Amino acid sequence: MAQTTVEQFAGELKLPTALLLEQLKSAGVHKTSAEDELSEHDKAALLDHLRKEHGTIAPKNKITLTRKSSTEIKKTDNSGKARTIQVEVRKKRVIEQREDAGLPEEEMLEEVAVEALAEAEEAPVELAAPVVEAPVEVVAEPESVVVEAPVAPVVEPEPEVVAPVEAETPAAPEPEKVVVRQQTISRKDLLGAEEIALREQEAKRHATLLALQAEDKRKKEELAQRRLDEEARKLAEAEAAKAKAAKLSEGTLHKPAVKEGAEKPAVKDAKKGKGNNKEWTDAENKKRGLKTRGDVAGGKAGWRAPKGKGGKHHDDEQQHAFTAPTEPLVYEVLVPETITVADLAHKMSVKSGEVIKTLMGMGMMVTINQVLDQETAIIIVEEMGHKAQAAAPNDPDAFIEETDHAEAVMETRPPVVTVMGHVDHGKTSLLDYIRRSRVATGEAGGITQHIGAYHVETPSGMVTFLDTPGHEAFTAMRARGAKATDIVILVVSADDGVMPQTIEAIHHAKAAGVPLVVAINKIDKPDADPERVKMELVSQEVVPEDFGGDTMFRAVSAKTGQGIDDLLEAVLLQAEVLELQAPKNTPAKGLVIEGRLDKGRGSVATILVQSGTLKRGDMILAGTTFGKVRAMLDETGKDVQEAGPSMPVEILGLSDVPSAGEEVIVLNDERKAREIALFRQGKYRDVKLAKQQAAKLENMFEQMESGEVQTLGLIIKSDVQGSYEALATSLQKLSTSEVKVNIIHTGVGAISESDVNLAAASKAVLIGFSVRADSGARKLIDTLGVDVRYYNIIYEAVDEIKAALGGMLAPEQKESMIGTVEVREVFRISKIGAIAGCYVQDGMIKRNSKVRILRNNVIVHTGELDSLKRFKDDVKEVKNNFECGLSLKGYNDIEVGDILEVYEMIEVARTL
Ligand SMILES: Nc1nc2c(ncn2[C@@H]2O[C@H](COP(=O)(O)OP(=O)(O)OP(=O)(O)O)[C@@H](O)[C@H]2O)c(=O)[nH]1
Repeated sequence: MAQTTVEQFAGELKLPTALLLEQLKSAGVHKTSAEDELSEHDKAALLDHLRKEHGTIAPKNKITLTRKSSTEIKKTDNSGKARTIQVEVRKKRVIEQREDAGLPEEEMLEEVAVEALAEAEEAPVELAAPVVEAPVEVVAEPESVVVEAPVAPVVEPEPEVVAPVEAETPAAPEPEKVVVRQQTISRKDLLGAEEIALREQEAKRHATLLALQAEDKRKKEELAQRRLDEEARKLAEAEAAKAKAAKLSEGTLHKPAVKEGAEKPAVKDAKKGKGNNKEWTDAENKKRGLKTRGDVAGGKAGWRAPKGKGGKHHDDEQQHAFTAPTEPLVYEVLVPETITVADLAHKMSVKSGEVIKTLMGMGMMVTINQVLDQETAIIIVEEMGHKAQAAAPNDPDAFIEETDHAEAVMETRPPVVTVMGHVDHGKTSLLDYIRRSRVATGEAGGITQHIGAYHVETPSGMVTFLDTPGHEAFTAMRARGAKATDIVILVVSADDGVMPQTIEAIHHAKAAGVPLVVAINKIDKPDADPERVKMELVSQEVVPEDFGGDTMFRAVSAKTGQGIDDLLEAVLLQAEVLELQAPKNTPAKGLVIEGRLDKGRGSVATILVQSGTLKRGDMILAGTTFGKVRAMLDETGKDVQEAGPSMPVEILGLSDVPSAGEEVIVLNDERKAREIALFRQGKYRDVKLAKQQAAKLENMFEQMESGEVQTLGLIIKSDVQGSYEALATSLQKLSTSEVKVNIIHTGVGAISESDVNLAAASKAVLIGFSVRADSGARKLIDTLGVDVRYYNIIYEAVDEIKAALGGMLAPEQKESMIGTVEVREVFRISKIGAIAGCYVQDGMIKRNSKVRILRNNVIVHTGELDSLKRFKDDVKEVKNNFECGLSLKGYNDIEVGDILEVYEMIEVARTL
């Protein structure tokens, strides 16, 4: 720079040269003449001096003041690193004093807000427009990324004033870094200034500047935050659009950032008890922003960068949370012995075509109505991913689901009554009297036919009577698993009193859990003694109400009809106590009371409807028979269209004669009914065998262990009363905490059919002490498979029962029937012998089975198989409905039509 002379400088300053010389002199710059040259150093020294003088000497009308301040800003860069940036703000102020003014007229300040830092990509920062008189230099250190922030320059009316100032500013170190030189100076000339006022002013400005800087910093952060928020919001919106009902789980990284106005942080703040401190919130947000960022991209995009990465993941999460379950439903399918393709498909909730397809895949071409066997059906069910369960062979519920009506309305139903009592005590007379007096009154000749059951109307309601008096029939039905009776009327002759069959009847009723109503009959007889009868019954634990018991006693005469209404009243009262109910609006279920073959009408069955309503035209399944109800008659032979609960009716139309005690169900599908009936016929033997297992003493321990049995029922028959009493007492003492010995019935004499039935019905073991079963009972024992044991010495009986209860019975070999085989052809081959071409009717035959040959139900041979073949191949076993060829060891007299009973020897607990 060219040096100026004192005179020139004075000219520039518009000061008299002499004054300038004087000032220079006082500033220590020795200049004597106007021609002396002034160096920059001299000028600076003059300025310094003037500054120091502070008005004490105010030779000059223009003073330039400089000051600098530095602040630190902590900022995060794009890479996420926190950096500390030193910001130094240098300010200059030039104060001019007009020559004609001794005092400063006015001071105009203009300040330039300093934008210390701006991220490279950032738009020009908004700046406040602080007042500053002089240019302000901002140096950012150590970070050198400083960008010039354009500031609209204010009109500068007196550029000449600026010039010297500019001339003086070189003193400020020219930043080697990028320097923002923001110049906006507007001015009005000031005329001098009082130094103190200036300082105050300066202090104020400094404070203002600091405030501005803080404000800027805050704004900047706010802006950055706003941006983050905005982006987060956009992302959240995009995600929300994808999964509408999405509810973002709280506190996840994907939680949308707070919107402007920051409701959520406010809540958060409130929760944390920090109030709505914006700064704090911002800091929090910033922190969170940093955390979520993860800097995987390392660039500007930051946490947004891996576009789709996080987002996708997030989407996935949402999909998991809100899409419908795609897991296929697995049904547990109860597969009956036979089932059609359509029904099987229905049970699995798939289209029939699916089942057909699966079957085709397994090499079976079937139609929709094709009946599949259980084994195939189970394979199909498993193949299609469901669980199959073989239905119990005789479980009607497995076949008939449509009868389970959810909307079934329970209604009170009339009681079903059985009359029991000792021989000749007047059971038939009582039933006849009731029927005569109540049924079909007005009809010529009264009852026209006997149908096994009838119902009577009384002023208090309807009562249904089973017209097969005696406990034998009652128990026989029970032995078949049927429970028809609600109430038992025990008829005791007033002149005869309690007799053995009276006691039996009591035992049978008690074993069945059916309440008694006692009818003391023949009270018309002169030697009738009802009180004695009462006393005798009390000793049998049948206690009348007037003795504090719960059994109703009524004195009646079946001959005169005396007390009969009272008896019916008592029965209805007892029924009320029992709260008998059944649905009426469902397909009927009931019991066969009796069946017979009528010459002209075919199979005729008396059916007791137990629930629902039986209608004419219904397809019914009754045990092993089935058919459509062609005609329905009541006890008077009158046609009826329908019968509700507790109504007995006679029906025509069954394919065969059903047995008493068989269950009747309405099945509105003839094919299904036929299949089940046929199936049951085939399985009858198995069912029977299964039943036989129930009451065996040798099974006792296992049943106890499996929790099936807690009581051992015993029926004891003996030669004399003393023996059974002694035996009963000893056996009862065997009761333990796990099993109770329950003597169901004791009696003198041979074991009768009634005893066998009671044993079967009560799952009891029969003991014959010095007695044997009569012929009828023997047959029934075989049929029902009741366990009968004979003893002659009491301790033997006690020891054995004790051993049975402890599972100590020694094992023994016993037959177990596994199938029946019919001989259809016999080939006699010399050297080899007889080869039978057979058909397995039932169960199966095994190579190592034992066989018993029955010819016209008489055993003609018992032995073993020699060979078993299917076509030409030796096989281990052949199942039912298959043909086979077999030969017997040492037996060649086999004939066409022979039945082979196939059995195995199994080891069971010892029996007698
Ligand atoms: N005096 C009188 N005799 C009666 C009364 N009830 C029944 N009898 C008679 O007692 C006898 C036997 O009557 P039934 O009705 O056959 O007796 P039951 O109990 O059915 O006899 P079984 O069928 O053999 O078991 C008959 O001669 C009846 O006339 C009655 O209330 N008073």
